Amino acid sequence: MIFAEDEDDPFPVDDGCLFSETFSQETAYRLMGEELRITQLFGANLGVAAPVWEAALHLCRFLEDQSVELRGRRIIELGAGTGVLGILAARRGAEVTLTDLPLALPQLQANVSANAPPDGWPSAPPAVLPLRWGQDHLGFPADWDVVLCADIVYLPETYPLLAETLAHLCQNGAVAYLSSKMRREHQTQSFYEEHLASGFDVELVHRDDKQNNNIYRASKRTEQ
Ligand SMILES: C[S@@+](CC[C@H](N)C(=O)[O-])C[C@H]1O[C@@H](n2cnc3c(N)ncnc32)[C@H](O)[C@@H]1O
Repeated sequence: MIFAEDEDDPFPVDDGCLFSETFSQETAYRLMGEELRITQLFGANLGVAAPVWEAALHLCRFLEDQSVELRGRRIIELGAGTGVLGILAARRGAEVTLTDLPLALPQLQANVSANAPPDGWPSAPPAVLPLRWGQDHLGFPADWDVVLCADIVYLPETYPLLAETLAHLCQNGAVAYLSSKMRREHQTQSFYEEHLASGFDVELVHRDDKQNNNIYRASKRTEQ
């Protein structure tokens, strides 16, 4: 397996399986005053969908620090992986749709079920649906309030597809928050500066130098 150049970030350059044995690990997170228990299923061919990536935790903390309003908002998350970010938003009162590749959905659904509050979800239980960038987005509404993305900018061949999906989802004024480890070997910067910037106003709103993680806020430019 080939690893990225940053030793803190054991990200496989090929999108293969991260672990040779199958095991699950439950981790407790306390975020925005909510206690979440997230299971990561390693070695079950989930590849990079299995772990909770740091970028997701950075975005959880950013939304809290900036007091971004979640209650009552219609939120969709792309490439949700374990679902930690979107599940947190749903626990804070958002109406959330979690999406990923079909293979990642059982883990996602299991984490949703495991994190149902005893008194029920404040808005509704998060929906879990397949959404492959550039392929499935036309089956989704275009009137979201917020689109969340954590560590999904790492496959250069998907950048035009991801930009196309975001353009559809954000066409009625949604704000997208995208948190990314800025990997040189994956040309992550080029997604923001070229693919996204061609149709969106993109602003860098947070940077963590130590972990080389950027958070961007993006809104689709309205056509003149
Ligand atoms: C590095 S993981 C990040 C997971 C999660 N957002 C996090 O930060 O913990 C990338 C995610 O993107 C998903 N993904 C990769 N290619 C995709 C595609 N073409 N369409 C939809 N999702 C995709 C993977 O299944 C995986 O869940």
